[in-house]
Amino acid sequence: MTENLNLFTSTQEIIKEALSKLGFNDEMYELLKEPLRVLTVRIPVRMDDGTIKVFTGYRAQHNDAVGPTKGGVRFHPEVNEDEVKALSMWMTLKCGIVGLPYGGGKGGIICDPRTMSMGEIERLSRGFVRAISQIVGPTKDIPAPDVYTNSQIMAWMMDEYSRLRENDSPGFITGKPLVLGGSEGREKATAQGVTICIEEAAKKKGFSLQGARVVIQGFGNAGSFLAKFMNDEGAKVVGISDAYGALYDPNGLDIDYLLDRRDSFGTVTTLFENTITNKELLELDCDILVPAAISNQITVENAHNIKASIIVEAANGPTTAEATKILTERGILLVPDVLASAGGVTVSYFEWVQNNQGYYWTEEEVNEKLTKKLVESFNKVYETSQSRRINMRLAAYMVGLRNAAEASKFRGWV
Ligand SMILES: NC(=O)C1=CN([C@@H]2O[C@H](COP(=O)(O)OP(=O)(O)OC[C@H]3O[C@@H](n4cnc5c(N)ncnc54)[C@H](O)[C@@H]3O)[C@@H](O)[C@H]2O)C=CC1
Ligand SMILES: O=C(O)CCC(=O)C(=O)O
Repeated sequence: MTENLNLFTSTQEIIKEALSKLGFNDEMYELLKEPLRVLTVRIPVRMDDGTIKVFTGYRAQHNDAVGPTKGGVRFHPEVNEDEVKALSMWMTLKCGIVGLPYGGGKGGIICDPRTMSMGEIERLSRGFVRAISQIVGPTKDIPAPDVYTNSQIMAWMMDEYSRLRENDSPGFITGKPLVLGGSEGREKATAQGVTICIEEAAKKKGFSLQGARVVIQGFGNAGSFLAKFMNDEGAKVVGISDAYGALYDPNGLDIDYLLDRRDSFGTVTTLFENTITNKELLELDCDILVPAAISNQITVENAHNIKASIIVEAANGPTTAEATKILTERGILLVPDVLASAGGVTVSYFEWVQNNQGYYWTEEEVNEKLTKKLVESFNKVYETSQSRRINMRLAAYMVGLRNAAEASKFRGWV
């Protein structure tokens, strides 16, 4: 049997199993097995050389029974419709696990911003907002950053939306710069949530983070802040990577230096001659492995060779279903993406709340609220996994689907 690398169909299988374990009928599965809405858009952009390039983008809205849909926008050459659909379904799960009043949404544009000028990226970002403007808004669907998008892109998108609607609309998008209504702590939030999950997982495994060896794949928003947090906690970050390669030092890498030298796309390894591959990185000897880059990185090909005793998924979809089984059988504690990476959307929710009330919290307040939500969520998923004797991914799906399913039922949709 060949392994299923399609993120959308493999997600459907777990949704089916989770709903059945929760006692919902097939009609509920029919409703939740794919997004309610997927818009495909073509965005013409004038490039700096005067030519017009037409980009393809998507916005998927999985389920809006609980509230408006919420989720990031990805700019990446490998974006495709199935991936965006799966990503929107995972957003429903994340919001359900943490208990946010949202359903899941996600967007993506097939492009490579690393090869584009700032002007081209700005025109593309504004064009995307114009193309999707009918289905998004502060009470409909609220975008945010994801791979290769950042606070500057959120600012352009917010400005475009505000101009279209002819009113200032900070609540249209989250992950904005602070001066435009961004929240303290949003930039670090995903890594902060991953750190909380690592702390909780280490407690369950009975080891201290002091001196623990950590390997992180990806050195962007999620991976780089995580490296810093791990360093600050006294752990030893022995491996990091980006799209071009990986760095390894069994004595611990100089994280402050790497943070100082990385570029805005999370690239740093190109400055070094002695690199290893991403494939080698994942199999390094370590205690904690954090995939924080792209999907389908841990598969049947390498699951048997992973040395870590804890894997915490900062990335969306880094481990296949087959690999999840192998890792669980090997006794590795795998904290799934829909739980581990929920810190980002949690602080995005705080940002939206602050925009709605027009009153802003301190970083300490944000961190305190985030920690409370993530610790509770981790333990809820862990206890479900223990009491039901199922892996943490299936347990997370059970916890995460309940709100969307119950809200759909109360609304009389199923
Ligand atoms: N930024 C956020 O708030 C959240 C991000 N995530 C997930 O975390 C992961 C990373 O996202 P960000 O750090 O925001 O993105 P980013 O754009 O800031 O950084 C991406 C990192 O991944 C690396 N990368 C890209 N392609 C790669 C490849 N083929 N092989 C190895 N590395 C590669 C890049 O070089 C860069 O270091 C993604 O899966 C994203 O969906 C999840 C929740 C929230
Ligand atoms: O901050 C948000 O609203 C969504 C972040 C996101 O796209 C994700 O968690 O994958």
